[in-house]
Amino acid sequence: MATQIGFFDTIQMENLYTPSKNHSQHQQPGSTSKVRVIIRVRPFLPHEISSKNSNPISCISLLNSESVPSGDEVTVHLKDPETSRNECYKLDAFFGQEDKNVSEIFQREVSPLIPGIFEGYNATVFAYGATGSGKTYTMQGSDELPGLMSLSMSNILSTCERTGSTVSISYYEVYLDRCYDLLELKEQEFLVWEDKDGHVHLKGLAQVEVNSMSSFHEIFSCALQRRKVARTGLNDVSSRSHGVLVITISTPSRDSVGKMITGKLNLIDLAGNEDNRRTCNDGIRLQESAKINLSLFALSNVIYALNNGMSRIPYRESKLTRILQDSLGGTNRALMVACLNPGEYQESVHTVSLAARSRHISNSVSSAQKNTTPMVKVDMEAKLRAWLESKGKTKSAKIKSAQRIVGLRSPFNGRTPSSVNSTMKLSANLDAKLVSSQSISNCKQRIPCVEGGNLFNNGGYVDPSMQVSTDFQTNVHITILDP
Ligand SMILES: Nc1ncnc2c1ncn2[C@@H]1O[C@H](COP(=O)(O)OP(=O)(O)OP(=O)(O)O)[C@@H](O)[C@H]1O
Repeated sequence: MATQIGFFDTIQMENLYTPSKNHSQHQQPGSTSKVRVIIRVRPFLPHEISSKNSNPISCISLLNSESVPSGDEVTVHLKDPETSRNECYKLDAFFGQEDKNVSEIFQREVSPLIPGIFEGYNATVFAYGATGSGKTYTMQGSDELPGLMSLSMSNILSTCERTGSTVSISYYEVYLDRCYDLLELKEQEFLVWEDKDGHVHLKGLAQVEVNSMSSFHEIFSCALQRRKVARTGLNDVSSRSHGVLVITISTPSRDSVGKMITGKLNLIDLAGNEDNRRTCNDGIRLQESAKINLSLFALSNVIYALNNGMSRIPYRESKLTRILQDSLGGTNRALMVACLNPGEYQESVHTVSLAARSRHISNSVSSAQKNTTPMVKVDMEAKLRAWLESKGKTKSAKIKSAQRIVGLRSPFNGRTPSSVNSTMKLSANLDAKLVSSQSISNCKQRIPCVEGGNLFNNGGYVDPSMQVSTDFQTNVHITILDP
């Protein structure tokens, strides 16, 4: 039986797990950055207004709002209108119900993170809160009101025009504590692993180059359809998974000709805490809910451990804490958007108390300055030739296939010499055989497809180095025969 590995996948894997040695070699002296925590309160929804006789009372308000100089911390007051219990918490910023769209949150909170990504810093923005509190609305948004994901992408693309950077995206979900690539047409799980320096890598996650907002929307809206959502007792369209959009930017280094600096922005729409007495979940919905709650419990344990200076931080308790490892107590800048439903006192206390504890977490931010050398065409050809010769074969057909791969302008970024090496090693170790994907029946599964188009189409641009311009469609694969 043959196992198939797409050429793009092998390249991609290496790109995402940057060798730790390189990372530390290029690391700049770090500076400390606290996790920034902001509150967003959504408005009452029509059915909530009618159930309260058109007079719902918000349990959330801002104390001394007039006297708060912008940039300073704010005090959020939570009061239960029924029992008059109340609590106060200090946080970094507050966006109330009257803030109808997220563009102000973007301008004030997210856009300041973006220049750093172009300098090789990583950042994470994640929405946290109970089910139905507005996380997806804030992160994903809609066609009419774009969320932080689209606004970030648009800002990044316009900056790229000035800096000559390239942008690519990955999009995945953590469902039932397993990670699935949402750019893949068919459900495909990938692995999360940690290197010896504690950096987390996502093995085999697809990455697609994006050069315009229209291509972003095309790719993203198609991937969104694969994300698991379902109706529950508390939300008609409830996320059943944590969704993560990774925007990777590669910028030519100003200091070193031919080198690239890579930075990443992670935008995370977490699934919400669920009280199953109120959601009335059963069957698979209940299983999903149990996993969501467990992963968020693991997140609170990590935050507790970091706040209390514990020597062991339980990142390994769940996939969610694994992928947030670099953002909580790691090397990323981090922004938490704590989302609240103004009619739910108890769940708001739960969210805000965790949010308030999170803002004491310090990250040692450093620019990874991953100076990746652009692909060297001749290297790969030479290596393949050497390998074939070492096997006593110089089949010209194989060389030609390899040339086609080398000439291919991959939609995935960052083909470094090491990734090339790795691909070749993989091929050599497993006695790889190069074939055209036309002979592979399920090759299309490997291409993140959009209706009526190929995601890898880069707007008609043809790299002069391409040997065969139709290689986007040809999509050469490596087939590895099981021993
Ligand atoms: N700022 C807002 N203005 C108007 N409507 C909002 C706002 N935020 C959220 N909503 C509405 O509230 C409902 C719940 O929002 P959303 O689905 O974003 O919640 P969620 O926190 O992502 O929930 P879950 O965790 O279940 O996925 C949706 O109908 C959404 O349209």
